[in-house]
Amino acid sequence: MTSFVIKIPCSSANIGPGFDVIGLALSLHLDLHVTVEAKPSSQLPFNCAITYEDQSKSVEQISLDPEVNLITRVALYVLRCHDQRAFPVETKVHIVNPIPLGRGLGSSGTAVVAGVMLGNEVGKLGLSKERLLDYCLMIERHPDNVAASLFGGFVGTYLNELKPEDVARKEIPLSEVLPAPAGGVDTGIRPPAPPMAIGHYRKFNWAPEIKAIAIIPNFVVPTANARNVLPQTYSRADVVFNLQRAALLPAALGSSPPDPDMIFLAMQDKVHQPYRKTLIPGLTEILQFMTPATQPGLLGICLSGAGPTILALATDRFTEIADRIIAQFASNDISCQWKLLEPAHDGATVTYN
Ligand SMILES: Nc1ncnc2c1ncn2[C@@H]1O[C@H](COP(=O)(O)OP(=O)(O)OP(=O)(O)O)[C@@H](O)[C@H]1O
Ligand SMILES: N[C@@H](CCO)C(=O)O
Repeated sequence: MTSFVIKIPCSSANIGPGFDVIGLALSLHLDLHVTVEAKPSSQLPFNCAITYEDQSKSVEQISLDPEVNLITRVALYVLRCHDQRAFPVETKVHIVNPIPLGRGLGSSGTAVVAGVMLGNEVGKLGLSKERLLDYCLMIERHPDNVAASLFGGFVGTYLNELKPEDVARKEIPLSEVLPAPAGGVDTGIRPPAPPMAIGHYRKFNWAPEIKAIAIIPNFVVPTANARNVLPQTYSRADVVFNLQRAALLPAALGSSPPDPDMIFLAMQDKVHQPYRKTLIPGLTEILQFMTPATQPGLLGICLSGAGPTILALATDRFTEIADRIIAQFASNDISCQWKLLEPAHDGATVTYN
């Protein structure tokens, strides 16, 4: 028997102006406890049994069918790109998930990273993390969450300009990458492998004094909905506004001691947050009602990923800051939980028992 644990941090994308570019891995981890037994004890679909421990108090039921569950479906995609049609006999995957689903803490990106790591490990494929990022990007096509969860820390990401034939492969519909479940039947179709080097990342410094407060409202905003409210085109003024701040952000968050006014300014955004206010009651007020001048300890506030979670960066007075944001949500009859998190510098790890 082989057994190992895959650990993947959640992430907060954008950090204000870095829409689809900047990501921060955070200290809330999805764990997969995996065992592979050489002898089958029973006939399992695709040789895989899933158990799921929900520590996130999410209402959504996560499927335990390996053809449907996002993590094992992604693992099967990676395996099938390498002519392995199923998991090795007999794979047991126990998922422990404290990451709230659909709240802006990168739960889907974390699950996709978990899937590629799982496929790589059980298939003994020996793929590098750089290559695993290509597989992630065939599924979650913005790199900010998946690169943060895979590599850890505070990252800037970008997609390469691909050759025309590779662009066509990268833009293959998701339904061909992750085909609809076929009711336990192996269709034998080999899925499209990703082009090489679709995306890249660069780690930035993070000042050790800076902690992340995640204020998590009790409702879901699916990322797809939050992307559908964004415009197709932007004014030059709004693009320049974001470029100016995104260029400052890594230096501002990497400098010790942190400069609160510089960080607050560098976390402003005109590309996604203003449009997402239609999905998150009170968002405009929450992003503006306190500043480092009116709240000691505060450095900056932004929407975490596609929301509805709010990310406040701070050096101290964490409870006070969280309580003030929670009170703002409460004025719109929205209740929240909150967590004090730190950057997760290690990214996704595998530990053999
Ligand atoms: N551990 C998991 N196992 C299986 N499916 C998951 C898991 N985590 C997330 N998902 C799927 O991903 C969906 C949430 O993805 P979505 O992109 O909408 O939000 P998010 O990733 O939490 O937020 P954001 O992308 O804004 O940070 C869930 O509804 C669920 O279907
Ligand atoms: N950059 C993505 C992150 C989603 O988690 C967005 O804001 O839509």
